[in-house]
Amino acid sequence: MNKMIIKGGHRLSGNVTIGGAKNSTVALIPAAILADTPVQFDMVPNILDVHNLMVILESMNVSSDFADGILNIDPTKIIESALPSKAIKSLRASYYFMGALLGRFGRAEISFPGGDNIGPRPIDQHIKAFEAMGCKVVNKGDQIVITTGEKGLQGAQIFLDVVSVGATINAILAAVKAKGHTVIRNAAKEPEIIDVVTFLNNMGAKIRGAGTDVIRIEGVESLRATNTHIIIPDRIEAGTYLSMAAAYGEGVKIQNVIPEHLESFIAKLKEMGIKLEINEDSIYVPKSVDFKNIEVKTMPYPGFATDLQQPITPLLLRANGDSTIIDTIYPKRTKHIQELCKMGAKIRYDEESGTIIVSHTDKLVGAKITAGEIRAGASEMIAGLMAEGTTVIDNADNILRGYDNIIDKLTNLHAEVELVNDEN
Ligand SMILES: CC(=O)N[C@H]1[C@@H](OP(=O)(O)OP(=O)(O)OC[C@H]2O[C@@H](n3ccc(=O)[nH]c3=O)[C@H](O)[C@@H]2O)O[C@H](CO)[C@@H](O)[C@@H]1O
Ligand SMILES: C=C(OP(=O)(O)O)C(=O)O
Repeated sequence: MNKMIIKGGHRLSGNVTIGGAKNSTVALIPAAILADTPVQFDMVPNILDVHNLMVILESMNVSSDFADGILNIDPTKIIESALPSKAIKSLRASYYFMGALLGRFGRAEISFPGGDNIGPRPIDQHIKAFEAMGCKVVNKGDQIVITTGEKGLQGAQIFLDVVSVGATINAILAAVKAKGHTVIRNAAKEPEIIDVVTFLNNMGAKIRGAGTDVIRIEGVESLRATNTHIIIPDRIEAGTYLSMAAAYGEGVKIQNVIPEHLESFIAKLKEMGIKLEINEDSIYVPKSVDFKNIEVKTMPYPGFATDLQQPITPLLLRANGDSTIIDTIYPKRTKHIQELCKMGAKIRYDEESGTIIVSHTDKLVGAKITAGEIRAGASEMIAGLMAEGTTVIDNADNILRGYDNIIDKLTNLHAEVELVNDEN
């Protein structure tokens, strides 16, 4: 485990380039095992989740190499094998191996996934989709065993009871080589889903409707990669830098952004009075002062992302009055609050209404705190940059799960920040 040590008080300036989207990448890597050829991804973020997924691939005799944002995966010698549960538990998206293994072998055996501790994260909708496609799903202790009958995976009509990114992608991964026609209704519409579908369609899959709430899939026999798939920019990483730059920047340009993926977030920054310069693929955040308080409610895409409610919180501390946040996706995603309060932040959580109330805070001071999960860590990192003195964030691996080359990027923006391995 790493600690992140931040000497606060250096205002940020300069340019930062956003990496490929974590939530695309962690689905694309499992999706790669559906291919009958080697595959190549570009703009792959240098994050812990990618390294852990490569460990899982290795256990199936799938070779991979990763350097300078290019990830090569060769699934042509894949074998069925027990998957390493430590790596599986290190991230949420290991659940995509369920759909991908079903598509490849017609069966999957995998332990329950890990990922961020942000309240209950059931996978009943994933299971419901597999069952609709003719699978039998059995829990054996911590293992989930999914099998298909003699007929193999069958195309099906799937209606998701809740809008779920994971269940939508998992159903697509299973359906892409199933026999016949699958329709997923009440599907999630996140840009990362479109990215995964673009990759699959370029290999010969027949998927229509990604980005809408009805996705139709005609199963195909084989998938073959003929080009490099370039991963879309990470809108959550971009939102984190936007918040950081508005809260404590003196002019920061955020490059490799698709502004349309951040519309709900940008709307809130504008409501606060921040004058953004939005270009085709970059956003400039000028030094900003005098912020209006706002109300935030997280929603499925294109609503305000739950993954950005914590990163926007340090910025809300600078607003002139009380701001409120209601996270309708993960109401218990509140691990950052007590840590930020240790730094002097005025934030409270009203259990009854599920509302986080963020009040104006004149000054933050460095403290020893812990990153309970990735976005809690991101908000604490921003607060550390704004604070007087030194902040030490324990469990910084949670930040490294999803923030590409974070130390280099912050240092480039003139922050004073380092990682120290706990064992040293
Ligand atoms: C790897 C990845 O892409 N992670 C993202 C993905 O997580 P993940 O795919 O796990 O999140 P979902 O979209 O599935 O969850 C949305 C909501 O549906 C509920 N639900 C989900 C599945 C299910 O079977 N049953 C059920 O009740 C969840 O508890 C949650 O309240 O979307 C979340 C919501 O945008 C983001 O915070 C995560 O960053
Ligand atoms: C919740 C998140 O990640 P995961 O689903 O991978 O745990 C996140 O990226 O904010």
